[in-house]
Amino acid sequence: MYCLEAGRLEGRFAMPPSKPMAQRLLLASALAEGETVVRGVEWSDDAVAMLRAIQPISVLRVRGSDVVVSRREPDFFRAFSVGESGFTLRTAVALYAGVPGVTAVYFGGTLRGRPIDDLIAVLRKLTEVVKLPGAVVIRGRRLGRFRVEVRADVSSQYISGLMFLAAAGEGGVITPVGERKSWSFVEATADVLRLFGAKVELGDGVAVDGGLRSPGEVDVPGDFSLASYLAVAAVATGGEVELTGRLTKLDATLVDIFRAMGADVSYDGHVVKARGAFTKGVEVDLGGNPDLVMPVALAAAVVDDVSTIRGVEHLRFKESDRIATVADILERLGVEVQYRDGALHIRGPPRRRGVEFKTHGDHRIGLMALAASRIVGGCVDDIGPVAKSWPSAVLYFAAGEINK
Ligand SMILES: O=C(O)C1=C[C@@H](OP(=O)(O)O)[C@@H](O)[C@H](O)C1
Ligand SMILES: C=C(OP(=O)(O)O)C(=O)O
Repeated sequence: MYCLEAGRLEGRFAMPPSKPMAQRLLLASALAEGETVVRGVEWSDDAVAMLRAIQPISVLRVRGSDVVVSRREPDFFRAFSVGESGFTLRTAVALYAGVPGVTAVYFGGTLRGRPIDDLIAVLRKLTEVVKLPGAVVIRGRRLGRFRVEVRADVSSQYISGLMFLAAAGEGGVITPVGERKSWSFVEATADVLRLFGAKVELGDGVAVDGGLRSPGEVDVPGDFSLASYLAVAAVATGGEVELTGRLTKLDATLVDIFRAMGADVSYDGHVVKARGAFTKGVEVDLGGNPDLVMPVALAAAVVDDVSTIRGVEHLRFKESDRIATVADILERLGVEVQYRDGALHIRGPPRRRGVEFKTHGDHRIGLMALAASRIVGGCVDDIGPVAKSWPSAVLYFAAGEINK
């Protein structure tokens, strides 16, 4: 058990680098002509997973938190593990379908129970793919321009993976089928591919034409989906934090949501400042970015009002079934929570102190539990999963003291 006393959280902290943007920038760099310097990568398990995935097609040089990436003639046989990174698994499996040779992509832990079959079924129309327990083996071949349909209501990473496959080859058109979940991540993929010179159109279909070229040096922006747990803990404990870093489009909406909940939150292009108090419930649809559900749910938990977070159906496909595990954290706090019709209905405030929380093997649930522990006093059973996205988080939560 890792225990924290309740108390004001204050200080100035650097946001961790954006995990989704770091992964996309590294992958695009490995496919691009010319050398790219990706600046400011945190050595999270998922960032390292992406480095392992691109190693067979690129030369990598590491200088502190910067990675210098250049494309090379691909190895014919490649085998690597993506650990528990869903994005790396789905993009690597798709991408290597278009690289002549044979690839074994191993995966483990919580990723063993997460969906991949719909993507494999689509790739089997293009080449041979075998799913083994704990690995996917792909025979890659040079593909012409392709046209496929893929489910959009399970994981947007199927679409992102196929977009990288198209960009690395002769292009392609991907038609999303069903409700478009986590769509902001498809837009993030489009933005990164465009930065590397691809043509991407997001309409009824997703049309990608590649020929990627390095933009030179790129800075990884900040990750407010992660750093926001510090903001929630600060606001909920009467403290104040400054979180330095550039927001991505993915997370910017969180500033508006916290404001709508009464908190005093500002962003000037460099720093997010958060203080005041959460005073009002909120009604919001987070189907476009499910990673924001956990910080919003925790903010909602401290308010004596009803909040409704819609569009959360696909949270059950994450590192844990997050519909159940978010509810578990809230119930342990003594907060009322119900899941109905794809929405979480939450009514605070917490009625318990000195709570024991469970991480359920999930980094974002671990972060939610750390922040909740800081708010009401409590213990977290396992902080190991936090290293998936933000290993240094635990130092930040240990105390404002580290910052003095
Ligand atoms: O593309 C990405 O980088 C991600 C997409 C989302 O997953 P789904 O598209 O599977 O919902 C998100 O939850 C995940 O943390 C990162
Ligand atoms: C679901 C996540 O990532 P991935 O799908 O890449 O494992 C996450 O970071 O919460």
